[in-house]
Amino acid sequence: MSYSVKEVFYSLQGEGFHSGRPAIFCRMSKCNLWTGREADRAEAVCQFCDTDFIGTDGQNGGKFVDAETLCQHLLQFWPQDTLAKPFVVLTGGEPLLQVDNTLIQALHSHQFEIAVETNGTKSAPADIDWICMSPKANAPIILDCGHELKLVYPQPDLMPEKVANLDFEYFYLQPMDDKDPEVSQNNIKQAVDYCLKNPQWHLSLQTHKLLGID
Ligand SMILES: C[S@@+](CC[C@H](N)C(=O)[O-])C[C@H]1O[C@@H](n2cnc3c(N)ncnc32)[C@H](O)[C@@H]1O
Ligand SMILES: Nc1nc2[nH]cc(C(=O)O)c2c(=O)[nH]1
Ligand code: SF4
Ligand SMILES: [Mg+2]
Repeated sequence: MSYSVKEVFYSLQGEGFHSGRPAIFCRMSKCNLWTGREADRAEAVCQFCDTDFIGTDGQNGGKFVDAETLCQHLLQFWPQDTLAKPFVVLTGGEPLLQVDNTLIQALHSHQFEIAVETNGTKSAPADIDWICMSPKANAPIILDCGHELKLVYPQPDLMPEKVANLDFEYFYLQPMDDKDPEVSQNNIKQAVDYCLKNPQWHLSLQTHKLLGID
């Protein structure tokens, strides 16, 4: 099977549990909750997406004919002369539309530690090392267990209480970023207030945006 990848870059994980950790980001093309076209945003199930995931024309993107070819492409972005095993974050778009057992096994055969950022609407192949599930209002939750649940906040139709009992080790609220900075600031304030009142929930800031890195 081939894999369509929008972009690949090496950066620090900006969000959630692994925040600050160097990682290769592999952004898979396409999502099942939005076409990615601005003209369709208002009708999309997920309307707040901050990401361009259409096509394969981003930095280091492309269509990779098989899992081994994609692994070799990703490996180039990990520094040589390090004791740290390569860490890859499979994101998108929705990575679980494409990520399959073959890719997971190929990445593991090259000693990758594998994290996935998913909207939870699809089941995941076995043996992913770190599953971060970010549920979306009005979308089904199929993947109801994993390592980290990261809820973008506020989503009036998906309050934290609705997902607080799912089988995850860590629960994060991530303030919804908006094109209007005042709205973003207000979302941060609301997320902080919620965490202080409900300490099961920890705050996840999108630190890569604060740092001005990818
Ligand atoms: C672009 S998504 C790709 C992975 C997957 N489709 C998902 O939604 O989890 C990566 C992460 O960014 C979060 N995200 C997207 N738009 C956001 C926004 N405007 N503000 C804060 N987080 C956002 C998502 O909820 C998800 O945790
Ligand atoms: N630095 C950085 N960290 C991230 N964590 C999740 C991201 C994503 O878009 O999935 C992301 C991203 O785009 N950049
Ligand atoms: S599910 Fe993820 S990739 Fe898809 S539109 Fe929403 S935030 Fe963007
Ligand atoms: Mg992002």
